[in-house]
Amino acid sequence: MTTGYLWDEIFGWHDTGSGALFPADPTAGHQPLGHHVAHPDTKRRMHELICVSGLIDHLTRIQPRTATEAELTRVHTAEHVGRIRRDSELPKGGDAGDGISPFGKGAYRIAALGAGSAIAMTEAVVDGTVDNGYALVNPAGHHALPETGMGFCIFNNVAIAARHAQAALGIERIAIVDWDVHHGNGAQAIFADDPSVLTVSLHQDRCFPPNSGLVTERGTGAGHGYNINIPMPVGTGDGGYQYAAETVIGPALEAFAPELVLVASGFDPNAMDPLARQLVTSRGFISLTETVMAAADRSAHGRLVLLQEGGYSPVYVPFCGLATIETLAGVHVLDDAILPVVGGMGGHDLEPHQKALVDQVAELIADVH
Ligand SMILES: O=C(CCC1CCCC1)NO
Ligand SMILES: [Zn+2]
Repeated sequence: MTTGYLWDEIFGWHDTGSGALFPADPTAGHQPLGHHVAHPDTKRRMHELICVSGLIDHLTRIQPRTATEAELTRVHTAEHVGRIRRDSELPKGGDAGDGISPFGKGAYRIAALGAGSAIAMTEAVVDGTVDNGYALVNPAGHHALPETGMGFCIFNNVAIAARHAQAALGIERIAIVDWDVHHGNGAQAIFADDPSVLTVSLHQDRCFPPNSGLVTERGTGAGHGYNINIPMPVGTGDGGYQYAAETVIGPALEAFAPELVLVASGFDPNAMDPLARQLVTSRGFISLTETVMAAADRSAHGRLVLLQEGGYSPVYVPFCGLATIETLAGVHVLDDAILPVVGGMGGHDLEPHQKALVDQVAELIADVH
């Protein structure tokens, strides 16, 4: 198994400002903090663990590249792309669009490199340079809509990769699986009326965006039935995530038979994450990865691309990322050193209310062809 890997040091230079979660504002009580929750150090630490553990020696390095404006505007409006480009030239940068997603001067170059890197990894997988791959890009993208960024996202990397695969790589049917703990609202909206792209989001029920990601959101028009939301109850651990993977994600992808599987890979379901309340450990991410690998093997010649989204625990995201990429590559180099702490906590058994939610969603798979 050859697994591609992509990281660029400039992803570690994405400036998320001096606020903790919101920009510092004494009048509102927002105190400055050395590290914004989305500070790139968490992703840099993941990259460094991949290197120091030796996993990097089992991976094929794929070169990043910058997305062209034409590639960005397959998904985004020219106005949004233009505004990000302009505000990125300001001395203090600007905001992606929702007032809580600050970026520094030069952010356009970083975000366009992230989107272009999603394309580069997808090209490497589709042309057979590698069997599957992981692009550790920053900033995240899965909340971004055609006309605006939001939730720390500027450009929707996974949607841009999907549209590129369709427009330039001869791929028609694509499944996007989003296991970031926050709803994958961006891909859901972008592909809402498009039955050629199945979007599946596994997330904490109504965590972010507010009241988004409900089971009833199924897609529109010709795309009805090709959006599946799995809003897991707060406090779900490995058992609930594994059941969701086996009962919904695997069967939905089997029914859809994609030619390419893209994953919005957020590690913020992790048991130590500050921006959600799930209990997932590296075991849960291994189970999810095995599920999408099996799906890709069944219908996509193994073609599978994972793109980094959220994840805010500098302690645990690196180990969850390591375990995920080990699984992609079929190797094991280092045990999860945090698992002895988080793996023994209560909450990892499948609970009846979690099973009921997943079983309810599983009935929707009948609409997927
Ligand atoms: O990880 C994220 C960012 C979520 C935060 C954005 C504002 C509050 C929660 N999205 O996947
Ligand atoms: Zn997230």
